[in-house]
Amino acid sequence: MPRDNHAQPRRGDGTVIAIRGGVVDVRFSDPVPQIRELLYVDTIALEVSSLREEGVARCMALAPVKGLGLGMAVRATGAPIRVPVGDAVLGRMLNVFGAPIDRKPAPVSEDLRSIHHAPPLLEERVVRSSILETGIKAIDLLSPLERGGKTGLFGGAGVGKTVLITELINNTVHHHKGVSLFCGIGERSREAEELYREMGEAGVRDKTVMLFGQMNEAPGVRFLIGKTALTMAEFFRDDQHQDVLLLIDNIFRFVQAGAEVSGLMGRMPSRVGYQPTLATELAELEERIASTRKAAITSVQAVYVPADDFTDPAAAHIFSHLSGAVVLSRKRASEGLYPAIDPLASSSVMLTPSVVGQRHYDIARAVRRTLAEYEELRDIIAMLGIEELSAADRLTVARARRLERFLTQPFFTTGSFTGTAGKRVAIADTLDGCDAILNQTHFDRDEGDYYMIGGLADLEAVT
Ligand SMILES: Nc1ncnc2c1ncn2[C@@H]1O[C@H](COP(=O)(O)OP(=O)(O)OP(=O)(O)O)[C@@H](O)[C@H]1O
Repeated sequence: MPRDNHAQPRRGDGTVIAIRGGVVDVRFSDPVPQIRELLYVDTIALEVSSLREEGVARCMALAPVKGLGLGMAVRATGAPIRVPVGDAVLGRMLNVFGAPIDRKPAPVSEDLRSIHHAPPLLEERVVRSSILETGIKAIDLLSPLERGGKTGLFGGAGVGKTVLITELINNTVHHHKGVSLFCGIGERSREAEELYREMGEAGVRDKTVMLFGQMNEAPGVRFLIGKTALTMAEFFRDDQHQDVLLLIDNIFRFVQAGAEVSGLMGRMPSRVGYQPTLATELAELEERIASTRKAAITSVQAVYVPADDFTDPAAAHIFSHLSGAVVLSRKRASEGLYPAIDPLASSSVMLTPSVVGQRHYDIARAVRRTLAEYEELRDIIAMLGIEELSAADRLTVARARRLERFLTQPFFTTGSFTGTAGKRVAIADTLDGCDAILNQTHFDRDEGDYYMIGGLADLEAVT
């Protein structure tokens, strides 16, 4: 649409009357647009968030508002944002409108779907009790991913969330029978570019869709990109009956974008400055990530934890939607124990004998108990030295330190900068390895030998 600042609005069209960052007020003569209707000022898209007095619509800008001026004409489209779905979007890198950001032609789909959709009805939902094996020892052992469930990867800045989610893509997309969807929310664009390249190199791009609303984009875009991803995922689930693996990096940025928009809308902030609508906004998105009789959506979501404070309202609310939590610890990262998974804080509803089997359950419990006992002994060791411990306690420490090291793992995605080739470990090998350590088999080996290996068979390769 050509820029014409002096255009007279048509009947039903509006005029910009206020601009506050990413929030724009538009006055309409009759008829007033609907909530969530898509509007345009020149080429800048706006979405109606609320209707105010005297035909004023308060809108969220979906592009930088530079170039926007008071009095500019606003065109109502009569519809919400609608995006292409289905095979046309596979192998593509798209934005919140389903438009290409991979320099290829726009995906052509006869089916355009509104990004706003209600979650499936309760009677349509199903809960499956099967595991999605990741080949990552610490996750498969202590926090197994639920197929058709939601798992969070929690961690403060720079503890390895993105690395872990990329490794999960590397390890699961190949083995996943359905479609994979990656949704980047509010993270660095460089990571998006790397991921796109890696997907191509791994040969999995043709059954993957990548959606990005990154750091440099308007808060409205970061707020809505998750809904665009869900719309595409729902089509694969409901219309094509395909299982979907949905990876989100980073769901906290969705909450943060909501807070930015809420502030600009003039709403009073709630606890810790978050939007008063935090719980509703998050539920609107999370409740759509559901498995139905038709097919499952399995989702893994990275969750940034501000200032490593797990009581932060955003982290706590996100946690309440999940069936599993993989918690990354700064202490472990600082000790080089990557992936820096905290074995005591990580959990999953799948870790029950009826799902994982009695042996797995018993080994996981024994590993946790040993590591918990070691945690308690740490202070005594720091103050008095290990010599002051009883023989039994010293054995616990020896087991725990070997387990800690055995649960580290070289990743495929970090191979280029760590110089160690990645390893995917079957859960049977992880269980055998932990079992052997708990039973003090191979205890003649130095604890350092267990560091960054795959299964115990790799011990032989360590000289
Ligand atoms: N498994 C790993 N093996 C080796 N190094 C790792 C591993 N995981 C993370 N690191 C190191 O930690 C750094 C930060 O990781 P990453 O970018 O994944 O953190 P993040 O939690 O996503 O951070 P942010 O919150 O800033 O996005 C990496 O660049 C790498 O140096």
